[in-house]
Amino acid sequence: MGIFGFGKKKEEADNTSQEETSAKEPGFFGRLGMGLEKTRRLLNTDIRDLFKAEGRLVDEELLDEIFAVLIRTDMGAGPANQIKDRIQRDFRGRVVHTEDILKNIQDELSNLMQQDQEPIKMAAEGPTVILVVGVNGAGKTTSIAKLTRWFIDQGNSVVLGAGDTFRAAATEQLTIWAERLGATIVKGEAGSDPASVAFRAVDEGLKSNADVVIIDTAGRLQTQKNLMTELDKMRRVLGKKIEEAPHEVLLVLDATAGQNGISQAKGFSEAAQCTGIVLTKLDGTAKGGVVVPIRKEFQLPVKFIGVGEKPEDLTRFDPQAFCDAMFAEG
Ligand SMILES: Nc1nc2c(ncn2[C@@H]2O[C@H](COP(=O)(O)OP(=O)(O)OP(=O)(O)O)[C@@H](O)[C@H]2O)c(=O)[nH]1
Repeated sequence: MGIFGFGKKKEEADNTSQEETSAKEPGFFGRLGMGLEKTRRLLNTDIRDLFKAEGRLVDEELLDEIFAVLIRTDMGAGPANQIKDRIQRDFRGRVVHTEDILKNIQDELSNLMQQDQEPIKMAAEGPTVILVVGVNGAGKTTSIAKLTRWFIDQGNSVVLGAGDTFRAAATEQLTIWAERLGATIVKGEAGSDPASVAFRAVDEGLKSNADVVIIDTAGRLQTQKNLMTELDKMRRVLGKKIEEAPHEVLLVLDATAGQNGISQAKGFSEAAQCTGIVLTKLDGTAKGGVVVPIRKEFQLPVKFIGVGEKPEDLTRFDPQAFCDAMFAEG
């Protein structure tokens, strides 16, 4: 069962508290902690290194050094300045210990990451249809495997639509995951119309009374007009089968792609009418602070984060848990 009841029918989700569900999701904090190891090392170790056992005077020099560490997490100059200003306001001219500063940074960072805790929008009845989009190599197929595992773990049945008919390997990869994870898969011939795969996947979802239908799409750029038209067609076809479908359009973003990756995906996200973000590969980078500019640029909730290559390496994004993991000791 997921925290905040993600992935459950709405009325059930509303009745589930965070404490109740976190306790039932084994290894959640452990996985998150391990996944954020690189960012954690940068923040904890590098900031601790600025201090001596007896503490350090908070002066301009220390503030600049802290700013330099924060910037390396890719949070952007604005947020790093905001954190620096708060340290200055609270501690300037005093001798402080590392823990005081770390606590201060953590509080401000968690403020910067706050967002509405929007769960996956589940259909009131019938299957919930999720379209997964993104640029090439962002981790769409892997994220679909992870989402499948996540939904199945919560007792939902899943149908997958192998809508990336452009890349045969994507269908093969998804087929292997479907078999391993216990999901049904609907696929098409290589090069066939992805909209027809989407249509058949929802049809299968309806016939088999599935809880969730997740549809893969080929990686694309906003500039690739025909691929964007193809995405529109997929949406239209889904809407014909189930009026509100797709209930979610998740944009998969690679956390290691940096600011460039963000601007590349931005226009795309608008064109595809995305409803939320899955941020992948956070384990591969010390730039976990990138969540802050991503939230700001896309104006979309980060719904899930990927912290590894295995199907279990996905957690829902919770700003407080994320910040706790970023600063956990050990
Ligand atoms: N370390 C790590 N690797 C990941 C994560 N998510 C995906 N990957 C890896 O990223 C690579 C690309 O992932 P895919 O899922 O194939 O990406 P895709 O977006 O489907 O790719 P295209 O179909 O080419 O557009 C693979 O080697 C994945 O194992 C993650 O959270 N952490």
